[in-house]
Amino acid sequence: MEELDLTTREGRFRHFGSVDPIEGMKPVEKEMMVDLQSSKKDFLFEVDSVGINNLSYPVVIGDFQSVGTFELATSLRKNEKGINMSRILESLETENNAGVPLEFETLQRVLEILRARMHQEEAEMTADGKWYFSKPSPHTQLSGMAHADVKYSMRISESGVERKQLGMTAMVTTLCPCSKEISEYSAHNQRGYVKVLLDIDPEAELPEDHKEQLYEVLEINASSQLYPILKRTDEKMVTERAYENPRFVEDLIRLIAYDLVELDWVKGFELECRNEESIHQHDAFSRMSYQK
Ligand SMILES: Nc1nc2c(ncn2[C@@H]2O[C@H](COP(=O)(O)OP(=O)(O)OP(=O)(O)O)[C@@H](O)[C@H]2O)c(=O)[nH]1
Repeated sequence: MEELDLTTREGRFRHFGSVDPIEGMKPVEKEMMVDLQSSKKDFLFEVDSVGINNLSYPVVIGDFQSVGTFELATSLRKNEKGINMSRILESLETENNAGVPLEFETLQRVLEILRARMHQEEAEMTADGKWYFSKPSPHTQLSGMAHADVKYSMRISESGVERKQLGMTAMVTTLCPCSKEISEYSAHNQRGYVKVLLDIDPEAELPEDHKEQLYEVLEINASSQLYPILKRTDEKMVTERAYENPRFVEDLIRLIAYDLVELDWVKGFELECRNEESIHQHDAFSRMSYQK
C-alpha cells in the first residue's frame, strides 16, 4: 500500500479517499464547449419569465444595510432554447456597492443592463427586504430601531417600464369595537399586519419619502401603533389611544384605502389586513383591490 504523508493536506485527502481527476473526453476550453442555451430552433412556445429566484443578496434600504431576497428574469423567444443565467448575477453586481440600493432607479439600471446582455425583449426583478428605521416613542420621544418589510418590483421592455410596484407590510395594534361595546370593562386587542402592493404610475414623480408616506398611511389608521421603546407614560398613551380608536379589520382596510386613493403616484393597489386574534386560535382578515 502507498505510503501517505499525513502531515500534508494532499496526503490527508488521499488517506480519506480523494483520487486524481480522470482524463476526460470533453473540452475544458470555453470556446470548445457547446453553448446549449444559445441553440436555435422551434421550441414551441415563448416563455414569459425565466431566471433565478430565492437569491439572498446584500441591499441598502434607506439608511441601513439589510438582506434582500431577489427574483430576476427575462422573457425568452420561441426559437431560443435558454438564457445565459450567469449574466443575471453579473448584471446585479454592476450596482453592488456594499449592497445594492433597493430603490427604483437602481433596479431599472440593472434591468436595462440585463435586458441588453441577454438580448431579450423584457426583463424583470422583484426584491424583498427588511427596512430598518429609527422611530421615537409617542410621549418620551426615545428612539429605537423599528422595521417594516418592503418589496420593489419592476418589469421593463423595449418601450419602457411595464410594471412598477411597491409593497409593504407593517405591524399595528387593533382593538375590537365589538368587544369594547359589549364589555363592562376592557376590550381585546391584538397585533395586526397590514400588507399592501401598490401599482405605481411610471410617469409620476415618486416622492423621496415614499416609504415613510406609505408606512404612515398603514399605521396611522389602526387603533394604535407599535414602538421599540416604551416608558410608562408612553405605554399609558398607546393603551388609551387604542381604546379611543377601536377598529375591525373592515374599518382598517377602508380607512387605509381612502388614504391610498389620495396618493397621486398610486395607480391602484392590493391591500390585506390580518389580526392575530387574542381571543381565538385563528386570525381575522380583510382584503381588497382597487384601480383608480
Ligand atoms: N438556461 C439555464 N441555465 C441554467 C439552468 N440551471 C442552471 N443553469 C446555469 O447555467 C449557467 C451556465 O452559464 P451561462 O451563463 O450559460 O455561461 P456562459 O455561456 O459561459 O456565459 P456567457 O459567456 O455569458 O454566454 C450557470 O450559471 C448555471 O446557473 C437552467 O435550468 N436553465
